[in-house]
Amino acid sequence: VRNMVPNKLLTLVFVREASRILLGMKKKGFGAGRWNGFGGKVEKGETIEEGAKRELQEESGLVAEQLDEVGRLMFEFEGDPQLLEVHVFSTRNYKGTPTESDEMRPQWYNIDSIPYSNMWPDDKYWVPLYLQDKKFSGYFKFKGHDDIIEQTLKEVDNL
Ligand SMILES: Nc1nc(SCCc2ccccc2)c2[nH]cnc2n1
Repeated sequence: VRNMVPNKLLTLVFVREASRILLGMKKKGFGAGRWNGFGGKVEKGETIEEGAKRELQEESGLVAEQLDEVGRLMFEFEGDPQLLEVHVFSTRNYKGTPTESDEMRPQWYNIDSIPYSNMWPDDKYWVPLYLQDKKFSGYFKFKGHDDIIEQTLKEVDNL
């Protein structure tokens, strides 16, 4: 199909405790200046989950003992044929203490005061589902990096 390129596989990991969530301030590159989970590209020869675990450790210093897949998000940016396919994971079972990296500055947030105004604009739609332990699947089409021009989001029983 015209201009079809394979989706770019990305990961996103949230570290969760009873009443707080670990976010990272992205210091450079894609999404710089926004709080987000930890993640990035899946490399050749690793599974998506292995990639998620690797990025978490590289960006936060934490080693996830168990990762659970909680969501799948597709992002399209108007004018760019490359779709981002983001696999979202959660861990409540990890080792280490959050450590700043050259990519990310980690900070704990109470789940009642998540800084949505300083996150990607789609997050305010699906992070609440994650916090209710729901699994979700969504699609968001952007114009630039700030405006959502199309979106779909549903809870799913299985990913
Ligand atoms: N929360 C969120 N995250 C992303 S990209 C996440 C994956 C990623 C990509 C590159 C470096 C690190 C992490 C988004 N894109 C559009 N809306 C979005 N929302």
